[in-house]
Amino acid sequence: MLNLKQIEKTFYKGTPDEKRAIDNVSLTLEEGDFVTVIGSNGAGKSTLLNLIAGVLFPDQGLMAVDDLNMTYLPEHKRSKWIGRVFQDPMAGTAPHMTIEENLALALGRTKKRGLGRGVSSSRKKEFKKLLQDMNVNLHDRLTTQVGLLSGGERQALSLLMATFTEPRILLLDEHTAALDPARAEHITSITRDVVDQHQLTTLMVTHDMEQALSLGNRLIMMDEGKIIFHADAEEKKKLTVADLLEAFQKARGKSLADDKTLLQK
Ligand SMILES: Nc1ncnc2c1ncn2[C@@H]1O[C@H](COP(=O)(O)OP(=O)(O)OP(=O)(O)O)[C@@H](O)[C@H]1O
Repeated sequence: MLNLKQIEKTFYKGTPDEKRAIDNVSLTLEEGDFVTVIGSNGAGKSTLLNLIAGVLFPDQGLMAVDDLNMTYLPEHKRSKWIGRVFQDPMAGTAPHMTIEENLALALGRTKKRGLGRGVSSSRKKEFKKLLQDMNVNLHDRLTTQVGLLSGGERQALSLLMATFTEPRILLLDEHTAALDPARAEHITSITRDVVDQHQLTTLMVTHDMEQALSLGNRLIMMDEGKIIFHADAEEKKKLTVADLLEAFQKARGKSLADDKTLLQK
């Protein structure tokens, strides 16, 4: 359903700063796949998500969803198929608007015409129920400005906004990394629930190897713009952090032991 074929992306081409961020990457996600993506700093993980979201276009290669070629489709035109949650709790929501207005906007993105800020009473009920189901204590705060919420609450809301419209692809870009461990754990558990509930096809970047192992059915490891390791569903069930470190060492001839970011919890 998501098809990336021989994708290449180089920044500052032809200059001394030239950087090949994505180097001949091919990846296929089947319906309902949940792929976790790990890799060292600068490996190309965020660039990969940006290419899928249409924030960036590749120099070469093809990106398709359901056989629809989206390689050069602008971000706003593919946003109805793609939900995304960022690392920064401030990103992805409108801070000066209320919770219900933000949810109405998210809904509007998937319709041909936006719904605007107005929220009908039946819509309010629907939003309240969705928030109640998430168990984040936001259901009685529909008219609270989003800028007043804590980081964890905003990430929960962002996750809801990115998923309740059932996008074809969900992109999670280190969405728990800026939270304290308890909140990160809570958002991880909500993530598992919403992805299961809607059977979403998901790609999640994380620096937390335990999280990469505990979520999803497949795992890829990137380094220097390439996918250097891939575990399918059966392999992933048996994987340990030690296996991942060994796989990196084997593929790259160097150790990940110095990469504090990748080893952080
Ligand atoms: N917009 C850009 N302009 C120029 N160079 C970029 C841009 N975005 C990314 N890069 C470079 O491309 C390479 C890959 O970056 P990317 O952010 O995709 O890595 P990453 O795996 O997400 O890293 P991290 O884990 O540190 O966030 C890096 O060398 C980065 O400096």
